[in-house]
Amino acid sequence: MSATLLETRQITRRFGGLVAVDGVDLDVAEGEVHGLIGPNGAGKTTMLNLLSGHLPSSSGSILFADADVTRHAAEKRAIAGIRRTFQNLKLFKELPALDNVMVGLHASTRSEIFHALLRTPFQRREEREIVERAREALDFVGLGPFADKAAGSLPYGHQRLLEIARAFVARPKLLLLDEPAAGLNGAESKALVDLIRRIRAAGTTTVLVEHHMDVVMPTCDRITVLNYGKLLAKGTPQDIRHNSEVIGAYLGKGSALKRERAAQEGAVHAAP
Ligand SMILES: Nc1ncnc2c1ncn2[C@@H]1O[C@H](COP(=O)(O)OP(=O)(O)OP(=O)(O)O)[C@@H](O)[C@H]1O
Repeated sequence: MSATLLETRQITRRFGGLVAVDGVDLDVAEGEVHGLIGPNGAGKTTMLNLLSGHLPSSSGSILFADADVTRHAAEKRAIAGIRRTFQNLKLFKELPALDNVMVGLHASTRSEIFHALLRTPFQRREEREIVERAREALDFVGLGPFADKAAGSLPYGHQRLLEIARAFVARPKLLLLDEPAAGLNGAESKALVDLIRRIRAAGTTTVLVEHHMDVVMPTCDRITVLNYGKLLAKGTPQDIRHNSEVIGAYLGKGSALKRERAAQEGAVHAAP
């Protein structure tokens, strides 16, 4: 069995009287793709924000690579190897795609930026390496030919891939993807499945928040289900697919899981 890379213990986040994440124990094994699913408002994005350090927790703890990172700021967690994408894309729309990816590699401290401005030979070599690595990341997500295009001029699906390239370029230990399939068409979703598998093969562990079961089910090794901020279930895609509590929590809302089941039934009926 793989080692645990990320662990939350009774992690909780309150917004006034609302408990958005309520005492959740999450375990993510090194090397896996771990799905985080649940109905709208279940607390998935809040959970990602807690993991990345974009929100402080109200109580509970977060262990990453055996270190307690509960009180660490997002920048410190990024340096430790936790990178993320955002549900609402946070690209520099006027800048070329390549520059957007380079941002994922540039140091964030003032002193390092100061040294970069001096442009010593070492700095120039480092800059060439940054460009090279950014190009590799663009190629990896299939956006190599668009390196010089302004991010905002790319089709929406490409912008989603660009956001992943920026998070992945530093080869993080843990990649947090917040609804990467939102707004993608069928072909783009299939390409995303392939990309997530290749990210896994490259050795990066992923936590995937997603409503699209056609992306979650074929990519995830294990899934954690949240409902009203609480842990509802955890298990393999097979376990989750047949868990009556999960089906119940989704079916009432005409949810992704229901659509997926309908599609599967359609496929079964259509089979010769
Ligand atoms: N900054 C905030 N201030 C107040 N309430 C918030 C804040 N962020 C989230 N919430 C509330 O916390 C709950 C969980 O929200 P969250 O966005 O984490 O859910 P989600 O599972 O990601 O939903 P969705 O699938 O719709 O993105 C919701 O009731 C939401 O309104």
